[in-house]
Amino acid sequence: MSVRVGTRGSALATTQTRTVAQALTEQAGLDHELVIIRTDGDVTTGSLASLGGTGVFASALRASILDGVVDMAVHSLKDLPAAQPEDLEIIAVPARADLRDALCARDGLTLETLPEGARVGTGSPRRVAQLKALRPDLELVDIRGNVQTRLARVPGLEQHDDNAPAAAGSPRGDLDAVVLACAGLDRLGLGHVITERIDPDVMLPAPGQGALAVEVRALHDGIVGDALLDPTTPAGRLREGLARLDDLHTHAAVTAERALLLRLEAGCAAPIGAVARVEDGEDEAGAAAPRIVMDAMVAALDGSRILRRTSSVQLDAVPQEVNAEPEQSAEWLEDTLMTAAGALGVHMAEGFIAEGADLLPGTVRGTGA
Ligand SMILES: NCc1[nH]cc(CCC(=O)O)c1CC(=O)O
Repeated sequence: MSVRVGTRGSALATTQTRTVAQALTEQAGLDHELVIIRTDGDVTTGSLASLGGTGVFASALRASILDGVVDMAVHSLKDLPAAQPEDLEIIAVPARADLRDALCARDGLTLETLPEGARVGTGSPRRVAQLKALRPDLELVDIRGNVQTRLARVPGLEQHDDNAPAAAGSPRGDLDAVVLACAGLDRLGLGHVITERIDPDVMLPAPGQGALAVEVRALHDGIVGDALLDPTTPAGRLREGLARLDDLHTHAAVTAERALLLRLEAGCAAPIGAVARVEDGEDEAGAAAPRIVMDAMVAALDGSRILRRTSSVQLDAVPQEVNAEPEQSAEWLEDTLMTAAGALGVHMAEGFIAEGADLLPGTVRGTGA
C-alpha cells in the first residue's frame, strides 16, 4: 500500500510534508506519495488579517481527507483553528523546530540596531502589537505571500530559487526588515537570512509555532471493531506508524497553547502569543514527575496594552500500581499530560478574561483581525 499524503503546494508546505512522509516510510516501512491540494489561503491575495485567519490554509486539505482523496495531511500547527473538528484527529505532533520569530533585516540589523523609523514588514497582528510596544517608532507594513516574496522586500535577501520564485508584481527591496518564523526558514534551508532569533521574552511566538500537525480521519466513537483500530487494515497500520512520529512533550505543549486560544475564542490571526514546555519537576511527595510551564500574552491590536502571564501545573508521579507495566505507564503519562495541558490552557485564558482581556480592542472573541 502507498499512503497518500496531502499537502499545500508552497515550497514550505511540501518540504514539511516530505520530512514527515519520509520519517513514516523509514520508521514504519510504509510507502508514500505526495498529493498537492490547492487551498483558499494560497489563492486569495488579501491580507492575512482581512481573511479572518480561521483555518483558510487547512480547510481544503481537511476536506481532501474526509473525501478520501488522501489518507493523511501535514499542517503547520499554528495555522489550524483551535477547535478540533470531530471527524478529524491530530494523531501525531513531531518534535518542534525553533519556535522563535525571526527578524530578517538588511545589513545584519537587529531589533536594537534598526534605525529610527525603519520600515518592517509583517502580516501578523500578534507581531505588530508586540513590535509597536517595543519600538513605537517603527513603520509597520502589512505583507503577504510566500517566504521568497517576503524576503525579496529586503535589499540583499532576495533568493534565486526557481522552485519558489517571488511573486511577480510584488514590491522589491522597499523594506528594512521582515519578521517570519524561524522554523519555516530553517526548514527551507534559509536560516542564514535571519539576523536575530527573537527571544520569546521580547516577542512571544504564536500558539503552535514551529510545530507540525499530522491529521487523519478520527475513530468513530464507540463503534467496536472500528477498521481504523485494526492493525491488519491499511488505515490501522497507518495509525500505528504515525503514532511513532509523535513527540509527547511537543504534543502536550501545543495542546496547552491551543486550549488557551480556544477558551479565548480567538482565531490564529489574533494578537495572542503562547509557548508551553514540559520540564522535570517533583510532586508533593518529592518524586520525579513532569511539570508543564506556559508563558502567554494577549495584546491590544495597537500594542497599547500587553497582558502577560506565566503559569505551571505540576503532575503527580506515576502511581505504583501503574508503574509496574511499562505500556500502561506510558499510556497513563500521556493521558495525564494531555489532560493537565488542556486544563492549564483553560486556566490561563480565564485569568486573562478576569484581567479584562476581552475588553482589549479587537483581541478576542473571533474578531481575528
Ligand atoms: N502563517 C503562515 C505560517 N505558518 C507556518 C509558518 C512557519 C512555520 C511554523 O511556524 O511552523 C508560517 C510562516 C511565518 O509565520 O513566518
